[in-house]
Amino acid sequence: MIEVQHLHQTFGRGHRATVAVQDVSFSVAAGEVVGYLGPNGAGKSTTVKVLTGLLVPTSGRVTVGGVVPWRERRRHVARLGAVFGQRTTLWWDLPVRESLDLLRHVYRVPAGRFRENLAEFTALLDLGPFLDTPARALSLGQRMRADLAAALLHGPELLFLDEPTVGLDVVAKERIREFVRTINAERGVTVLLTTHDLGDVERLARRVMIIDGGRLLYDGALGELQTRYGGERELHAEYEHAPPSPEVPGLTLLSADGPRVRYGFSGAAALPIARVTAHAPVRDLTVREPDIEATVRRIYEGGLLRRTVGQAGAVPR
Ligand SMILES: Nc1ncnc2c1ncn2[C@@H]1O[C@H](COP(=O)(O)OP(=O)(O)OP(=O)(O)O)[C@@H](O)[C@H]1O
Repeated sequence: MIEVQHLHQTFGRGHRATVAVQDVSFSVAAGEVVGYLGPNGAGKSTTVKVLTGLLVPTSGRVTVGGVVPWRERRRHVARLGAVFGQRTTLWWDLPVRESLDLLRHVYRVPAGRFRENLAEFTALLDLGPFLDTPARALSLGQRMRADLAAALLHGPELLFLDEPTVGLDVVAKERIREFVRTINAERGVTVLLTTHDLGDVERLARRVMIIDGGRLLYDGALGELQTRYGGERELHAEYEHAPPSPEVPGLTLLSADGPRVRYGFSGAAALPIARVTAHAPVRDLTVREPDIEATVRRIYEGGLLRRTVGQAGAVPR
């Protein structure tokens, strides 16, 4: 669906030039949901602008469904939808229904298909209560739902989602994620998701790409990222009584508060559990997984992946 080879994007010239994207290559198959992550200024929006045809890259080969986005914009935009959490495609003063109807004309969606799609999205996104409300009067969650419907009315194969849940409460976030899962599963829509919200990624994407300083640092399974770069797993023990020494050979002592002791370990939990239970009588044990948020923070802050750039096999596929 998406093929990107050696994409470079430089803004400006001479010593004031900014290299926004350097030698980025990846491909995305039809029907995939891929999370595209990176700290501010990493090059995510620039990549998306090239993919949507808004920006002609400095160099590199890019095709989306066999089309070069900036060469055949008309044909290209008919096949894609985009939702930007920070702004709306709806007309501010028009009732949602009228905005959607205008978009129907922009995209030349046949009336029958429009009605079908509108009915389906109204049900899935519960648009009914605010179809006659102008965009300016919608809550953020309602506006996002209306924007999702607007982006998908013409039946695109590819959806760009940029911060689709930013600023929403937990329930509203879940509703958006559920909808994205449904249109991916039922309509086979390919989704490229740029976000700072790792909850979105965890719930929606099995594959992540991480970009920083314009370079693609990681492209692979989310689980693999966790195994390779995640912190240690934790074993939380509550002993019957505070042990004379909380130290257990082979485990990292993280904290000890009387009978409650936290250990770090990697790999399977069976041996650490056996060691702790042999150490002193135990009342309770729980295993905690390192969270993805902490892993990604460590990657951004510590340049964990940078060290591997340029080595063969550094970017797992
Ligand atoms: N039109 C432009 N002119 C000059 N520099 C630009 C332009 N657009 C982006 N840049 C620069 O390119 C780099 C990458 O920016 P980009 O917007 O792609 O990052 P991002 O990963 O999307 O960040 P954010 O998460 O903040 O949206 C930044 O250094 C940015 O300042």
